[in-house]
Order: sequence, then C-alpha cells, then structure tokens
Amino acid sequence: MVLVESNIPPLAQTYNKILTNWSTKIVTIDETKELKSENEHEHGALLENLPVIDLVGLTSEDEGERAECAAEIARASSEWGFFQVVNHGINHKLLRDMRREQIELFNAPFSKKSSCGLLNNSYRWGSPTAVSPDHFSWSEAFHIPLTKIFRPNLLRRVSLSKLLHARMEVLVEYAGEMQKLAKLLAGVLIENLGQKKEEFEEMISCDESTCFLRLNHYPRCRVSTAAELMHGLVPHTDSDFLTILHQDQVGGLQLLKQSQWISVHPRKDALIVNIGDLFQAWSNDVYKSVEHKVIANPNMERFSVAYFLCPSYDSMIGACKEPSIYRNFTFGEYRSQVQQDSKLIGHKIGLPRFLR
Ligand SMILES: O=C(O)CCC(=O)C(=O)O
Ligand SMILES: [Fe+2]
Repeated sequence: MVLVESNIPPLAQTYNKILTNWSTKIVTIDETKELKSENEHEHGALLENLPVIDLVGLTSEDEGERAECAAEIARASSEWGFFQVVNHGINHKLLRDMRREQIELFNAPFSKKSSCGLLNNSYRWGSPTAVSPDHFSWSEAFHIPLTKIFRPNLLRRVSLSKLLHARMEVLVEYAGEMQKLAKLLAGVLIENLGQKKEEFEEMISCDESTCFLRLNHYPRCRVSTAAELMHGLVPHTDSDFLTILHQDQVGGLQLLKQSQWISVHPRKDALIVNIGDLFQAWSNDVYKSVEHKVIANPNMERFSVAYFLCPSYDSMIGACKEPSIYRNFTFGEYRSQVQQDSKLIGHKIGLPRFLR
C-alpha cells in the first residue's frame, strides 16, 4: 500500500492539545452526515450588497466622471471600509495564473511546506498564539514580503524547490500590478481629504520593503468544538493602509457592519478592497478599518490572495488634520504592539491602544 503524505497541517491535533484545559474537544463531523446547505454555513450573516465600483471612471476624460468615481471610493471607505472594484485593469489571465500557482504550492506535502524553507520560511498555519477555541483558525498561508518577490536571490534555499522558479515570474507580475492598483486607490483617498499625494509619500513610503502578499488556503473543515464553530480566519482588522483581495468563488468572507456580520458574495470580475488600521488612524476615523473573518466550510476548500499596502517601519503615522484622535506612532511600533498583544492575550487590540 502506498501512503500518500498529507498536504493539510495537523490542525485538529494541535488545537486538541490546547483544549486539554477546557471541557471540550475537537470532534470530527461524521462524513456520512448530511451536509448542511451552503447558506446555513453563513451562520446567520446578512446578505447585503457590498458597493461595486467601476474603476473605468478614474481614467475617464471627463473630469466630472473622474470626481464621481473618486467620491464613490471615498464614500465606500467611510461607510463600509470595504468595497469591490471591477475594470480594475488587472489582467484576468494573471489572476488565474496566480491562483493556479497558489493551488500547486499548497498541494505540496505538509512536511515540505513547513520544513523546506519554501519562499524564505514564509509558511504559516493555524493560530500559533491561540489560547482558547475562539482563536482557532482553520487555515494555512504563505506570507511573503515583496522584497523577497522582487529580489528572488534573497530567497534562501530556492534550489530546494524547483517548482518555485517558474512560480516567481507570476508572483513578481502579480505583486507589481497589485502595488500599482493599491497606490492608485490610496492616492484617491489621500486627495479626497484635501492632502497632496506627493507630500504623503514623502512622509510615509509604502515600498517593497514592507508590503507583502499573503496566499491563503482554507482546507475543508469537518470538525467543530462544542463551544465554537470553527473559523477559517478569526475576526481581525488589517494592520496596513489598504488590502486588495482576490478570492475564489467558494465564499465565506464576512465583514462587520453596525454589529452585524455581512457575507461578501464572490463576484468573478471583482477584487475586494478594504481599509486597514493605518488609513483609519491617518484619516482620523473618516475611513474605517472594519473587522472581518472567514468562516470554515465543511464542503469545500477555499483560496484567496491578499496584497497589503504597508509603509516602512520608521514611517510616522500622524493624522492628516489636527487634532488627531490617535497619538503619533511609527508603523514599527504598531506592529510590535500587535505582536506583543497577540502573544500575551491571544489576539490583537490594534488602534484602541493608540487613542490619545
Ligand atoms: O481570505 C479572505 O477572504 C480574507 C483574508 C484576510 O482577511 C487576510 O488575509 O487578512
Ligand atoms: Fe484581513
């Protein structure tokens, strides 16, 4: 008999170890049990239409159309903190190629992903800081700084993975295109608050040294605990200026709006944009960094790729106008605080830590 090595990380075993102090355990859902309908897995979330913005307006020759499109982006960033963009200029073949490479990468056996230094040890799985069932994430990810993508010679032990060389081309092109789009959208949001893009960039540089791509994989999840339904990714806000997400057609992403979870329904032609903590701070809460999560799916695995627009660690994140709601902080300081909180209490506190 040939034993096929699993490509799925040992999530259930790891979480069960944490649960030894709890009066619960991870239980496997019987394979023969009838599968719930798709909608039931949305766990009571509302279906509301997330704004869809056609970015063609930004390049229109008509000044009024350009202004209207910019206003829509700003409105969605304030009211929702999330929106979808269509006609975003990113080639659909590139999106498909990226997905194909991503799937192949995650298909590698777990032992290889976790021990071969693939993509400079950028592989993460589960929730390393989890201390209770509500911290468990049923997912794995490659968390890749752009420096490593644009200068692949910095990738250690590339020779170990032949598969990587071909893959790099797609990653480089994808990261470059996402960076352009993210900067275009950030520029619109900066100018909407009466600030000059060039002046912003002089103070806060978002370059390849700190931006990163995160390739996410949510394996099919046939377990739960008595206490908690399993998350694919636990509720969080992003610690960046903005994020651009390309999700597949499975669904499961939800965002919080007025204390109610709302499902983001996949749309083939759209990318999802969300505001991160740094834009919320810089804009004095005009733009909202909202909590979002991914629910685990017992029927299907899911893939997504997120691009995070981040400044250099020494960039001072002040506010665009005084008086500011948050005290000044550098991005490096913000990140250290998030890491410290996650280690000590199992989750991030984020912006409330920096209120004046
Ligand atoms: O996979 C998703 O839909 C969301 C991913 C996400 O929120 C993240 O990587 O920060
Ligand atoms: Fe996120």
